[in-house]
Amino acid sequence: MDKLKINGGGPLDGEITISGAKNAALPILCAGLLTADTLRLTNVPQLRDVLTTQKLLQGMGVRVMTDNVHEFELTASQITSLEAPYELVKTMRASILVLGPTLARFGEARVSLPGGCAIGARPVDQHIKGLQAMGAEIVIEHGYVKASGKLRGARIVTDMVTVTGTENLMMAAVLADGVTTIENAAREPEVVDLAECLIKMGARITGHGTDTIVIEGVKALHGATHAIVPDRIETGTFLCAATAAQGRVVLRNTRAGIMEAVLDKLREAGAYIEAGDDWISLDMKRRPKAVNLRTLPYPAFPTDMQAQFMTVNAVAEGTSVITETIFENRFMHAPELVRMGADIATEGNTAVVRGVEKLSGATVMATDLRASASLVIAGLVAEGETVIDRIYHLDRGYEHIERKLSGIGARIERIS
Ligand SMILES: CC(=O)N[C@H]1[C@@H](OP(=O)(O)OP(=O)(O)OC[C@H]2O[C@@H](n3ccc(=O)[nH]c3=O)[C@H](O)[C@@H]2O)O[C@H](CO)[C@@H](O)[C@@H]1O
Ligand SMILES: C=C(OP(=O)(O)O)C(=O)O
Repeated sequence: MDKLKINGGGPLDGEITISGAKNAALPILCAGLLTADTLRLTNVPQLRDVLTTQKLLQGMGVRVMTDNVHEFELTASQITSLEAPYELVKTMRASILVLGPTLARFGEARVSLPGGCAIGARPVDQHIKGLQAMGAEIVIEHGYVKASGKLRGARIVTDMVTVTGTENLMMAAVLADGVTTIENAAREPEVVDLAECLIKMGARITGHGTDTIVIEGVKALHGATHAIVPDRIETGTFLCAATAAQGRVVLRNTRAGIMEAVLDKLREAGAYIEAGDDWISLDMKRRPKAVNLRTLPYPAFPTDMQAQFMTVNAVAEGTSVITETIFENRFMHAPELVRMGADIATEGNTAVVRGVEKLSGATVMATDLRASASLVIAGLVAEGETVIDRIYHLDRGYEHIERKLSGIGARIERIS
């Protein structure tokens, strides 16, 4: 099993090109199921989750062409299976995203229930409730959601803001008979990117980016070409690395306008940030100042940046309070950071982080995707050697992280 070995304490300075967003690429690849024509995607990140989605779609009969690793052509003209099997869903929860489009186009779908994961229980009851409101018959049997029926437009109010829930229901609604309104919809940039791709495919959608999305069903969608939006979480992760390490970084192919809450917190920590249309630069000349934060749905501070910011706070001047309101078990990185010398006390959904002057390298274990990223940042600033085990989590969501970080001076390598 691969591990990452990091020799910390060195300076970080240089440029990194940001990849397309995992959380936009996964639903948009699934949108390929909505048409028999070819959907051409560019800026697709090279990630394990993208590979899993490719396998999932190919298992259903979708033809997937990838001449260039970042460009995909999907053609769902000869579907052979309407099922997402447990073996794939258990490695990637986002597999649930085939439910809405498959049901909408073929009137039937059978998708394994994802179950819980390291960060929380993560039920999909809102996806199911919304599809039922649109007239789907849903049976849960043998660990699978079996859905059938011709969908019709409905008014759906979700109990909480759910990103993949909104995406699944939006993809179901584009081919439903009549108008669907999703209220309390997620406003995340990845939901907007999916809506923009669907519109290029002929869907009639308005209100994406607000909490009320209105979808007027059409008879069929057609092919289109779409570039995946840049990954704001990958961007934020490298910005946190440069902040914690008191370094400098210029990030290319990214977008500052979709991550204001994170940029504000970095400025509050003392970073000097500039941005243009497709780049962000960060210069950190001092030890970071501790900043309080609370995770909430977009446009507030994202849960997917909480772990990385905990590492910044761990080496900051002062004490901070971090409150996680989205997932009930998303502090698994805290005890690993403590093993590296951090002073963090957690109780329920709150972590109190007392900044220390130095972390020290250690062997630590990655428990989930962003926890792994927080340990990488800790390894970069720690004295001595850090070895991070179980980095398959990292490969789900970061494209060649060790190469990108080496490019700005980090002493980091993948070892077996
Ligand atoms: C592939 C993808 O895009 N993943 C992102 C997506 O996950 P995902 O879409 O799974 O997360 P949700 O937005 O659905 O979850 C938000 C909260 O709602 C709860 N919930 C959700 C659906 C439901 O039917 N019932 C229910 O109770 C969840 O357990 C969680 O507590 O949004 C999360 C929140 O921004 C991010 O951390 C993930 O990176
Ligand atoms: C929680 C995350 O992803 P997923 O929903 O794919 O588990 C994440 O990207 O941080």
